[in-house]
Parts: sequence; C-alpha cells; structure tokens
Amino acid sequence: MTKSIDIAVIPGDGIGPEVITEAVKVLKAVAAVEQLDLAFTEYELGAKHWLETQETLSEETLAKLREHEVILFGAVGADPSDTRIPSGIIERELLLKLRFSMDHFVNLRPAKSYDGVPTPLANPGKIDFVVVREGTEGPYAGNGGVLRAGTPHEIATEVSLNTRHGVERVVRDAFRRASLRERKHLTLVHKHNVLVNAGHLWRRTVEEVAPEFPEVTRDYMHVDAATIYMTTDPGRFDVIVTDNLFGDILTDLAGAVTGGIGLAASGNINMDRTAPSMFEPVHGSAPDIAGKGLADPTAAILSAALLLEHVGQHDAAARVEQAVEADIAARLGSEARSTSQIGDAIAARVA
Ligand SMILES: NC(=O)C1=CN([C@@H]2O[C@H](COP(=O)(O)OP(=O)(O)OC[C@H]3O[C@@H](n4cnc5c(N)ncnc54)[C@H](O)[C@@H]3O)[C@@H](O)[C@H]2O)C=CC1
Ligand SMILES: CC(C)CC(=O)C(=O)O
Ligand SMILES: [Mg+2]
Repeated sequence: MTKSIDIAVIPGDGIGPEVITEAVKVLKAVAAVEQLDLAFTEYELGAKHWLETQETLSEETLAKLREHEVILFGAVGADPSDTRIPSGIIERELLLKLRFSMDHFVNLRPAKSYDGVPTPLANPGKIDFVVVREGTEGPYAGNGGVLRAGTPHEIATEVSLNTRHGVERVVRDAFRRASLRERKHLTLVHKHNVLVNAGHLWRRTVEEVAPEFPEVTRDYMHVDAATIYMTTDPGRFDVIVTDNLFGDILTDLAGAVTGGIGLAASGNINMDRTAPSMFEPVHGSAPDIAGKGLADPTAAILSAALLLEHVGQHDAAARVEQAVEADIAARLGSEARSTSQIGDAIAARVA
C-alpha cells in the first residue's frame, strides 16, 4: 500500500540548498522503489529571506511548518562577509527557534566509520557510536545578557539552563537507545568538576534513571577528556549523552574523526510526537565552499534516511544507507566528484 509522507523542506543558506537538492533527489528515487508517496513543500527561510523581509521565522510560518509530518533542513548562516545580517540571527531565530518551539529535545547524531574512508586518525579502528545531545536547553537557551555594554567594565553572560525535566527525559532516551544496541553502554559527558550545579543534576539523574535499564553499563567522562578519547580511541564509545553545547562540539569532532563533516547526519527529534521532528546534516552553511559544487551531500542524504526511519519506513531507510555505503566504498581511489554527481550516484544505487 502506498504510504504518504508530508515533508516540509527548508534548504536554508550556503551549501544548504545544494545538499538538500541531492537529499530530495535520493528521497524521490527511494520513493519510486518503495512505493512511497512523498509530498514536499519548500519554505524559503534563511539569510536571503531575512534580507527581503527582515523576518527570520514568523508565527504564521511556524504554524504552517507544524502541520507537516517531518522537516528536512539544510543549513543556515549568512556569509560572514555580508555585514547587513546581524551575526547569528538566522541560527538563533530560525534554527534554534524551530528546535525549541517544536521541543526537539533529542538531538541524535550517529557517528560511524566507513571502510576505506580516510580519517585523520592513525589507527581509527571501528567507530560506531551515537551522541544523544540535549536539544532544547543548556547555554543555547538564550539566557543571559550584557551589562555596561561597550564600557571597559562590560559583563556578558550566557547562563546554561538545565531542568530536571529536560535532563531526565534525554537521559532516559539515551539509556533506552543504549539498551537496544549490542554493547549497551552509556557515557555521560559533562564537566561536573567545575560546572557543579548542572553537572551534579546530570550525574544524579543518570544514577536515578539507571535502575530502569539494568542491562546498560555506564561511565562518566569530563568533556575535555572525552575529546582525547574521541581522537585516540573512538571505538570505546557506544552511546554518549550530553548537554547542548558539549554535544554540538563533540559531534563536529566525531564527524572529523569518522572521515569528514560531509558524512555526519542528525535528527532533531520530538519523541512525544507533539510536533514534527527535523532532520539535517550536522554541518553548517559552509560559505567557504558554497556555490562551487564542492559540498558532500552525503550527510544530508543520511539525514533523509534518519527521517525515513523516524516515519517508520525502515526498508526505505536501509536502502538509502546501503546505497550510501556502496557509494562511499566506490569513492576509494576515484576522482573527486561534484555535489550533484554524488547525489546522482547514490540515487542510481537506490533505484
Ligand atoms: N545546522 C546549521 O544550520 C548550522 C549552521 N552553522 C552556521 O554555518 C556557518 C558556517 O559555519 P562554520 O563554523 O564554518 O561551520 P560549517 O560546518 O559550515 O563548515 C566548517 C568546515 O566544514 C566544511 N564543510 C561543511 N559541510 C561540508 C560538506 N557537506 N562537504 C564538505 N565540506 C563541508 C566547510 O567547508 C568548512 O571548511 C555559520 O554561519 C554558522 O553559524 C554552523 C553549524 C550548524
Ligand atoms: C548553528 C548552531 C545553532 C547549531 C549548531 O552548530 C549545531 O546544531 O550543530
Ligand atoms: Mg554545530
């Protein structure tokens, strides 16, 4: 039976539209094989829209987005040379607003090594872990301000917000994900030796939720040490649970050690399904390579696979992942390809 999926598409800025074109191409290819009826509605949001309208995300557009089943997101962020756009406004008032208002409390970021993909590590071994990053709180909550602005006595604060409710639900989700994996191991990453208030809340919460998952082993790592192990022994990780900022930083590192940020996918998930979940590559708008056909669309394509998984299309998701794996294997020793050539090749393997 044909299953229809209503997808909002926000290509965004820089390489966002370039990689999303390829992700949509692959979704259309898999839809044809798996008999899915995919409806795409594109929303032009981001830097260009802001320049035209001075608007990042209106309540009206937010309400329309909420009507869709899922969202496929590219990347946002203006070219830094464009001084007309206030720094970070699109990231905060569009991307973070979407994550916060749609309660995307699980920011899921798998990290996996692919055979033969060059990595900066001398001896990477097999890497297969998932970062469960808290998505709606932490230092990104917009909690802070500036006193005595512009004076020699200026004071700037960003206060990290950590609620028991917010920490507990993401910790429980991470335990559950760990319990479904082969190694069943959870690592809490924080910095409780210094960030005592939030750190202790996270630690206590892990200890209190742990009895619900007796099969899951656990350990703790300070975030600075975690960066060491992620580069020297990434194979040791299975599931990592951490706050919004640490998770952001660690997942760029995870992308780098697994062979490139162009392969790193993510999902912003509302586990209660009270609003659409949103799938996007981990990377940003990459103004340095935008418009040149150099962006690797694989991260966006793998994010589309996470989207399919989320809507219960497991066969379609597996088909996309297998096509990506085959394409990556075929890259070894071959000429570099453009964004659209990679998308075409993966779409052809899906069909
Ligand atoms: N989710 C989002 O929309 C995000 C947006 N940003 C925004 O993006 C803009 C640029 O941020 P950066 O810090 O430079 O991070 P970035 O992730 O855009 O780029 C970092 C480096 O990775 C490379 N890169 C990124 N994606 C790639 C791909 N698919 N294929 C090949 N190379 C790739 C870039 O060329 C650059 O050298 C900023 O405005 C930032 O705020 C940053 C991260 C996430
Ligand atoms: C641009 C930020 C709002 C987010 C970010 O870097 C990320 O989610 O990876
Ligand atoms: Mg980031």
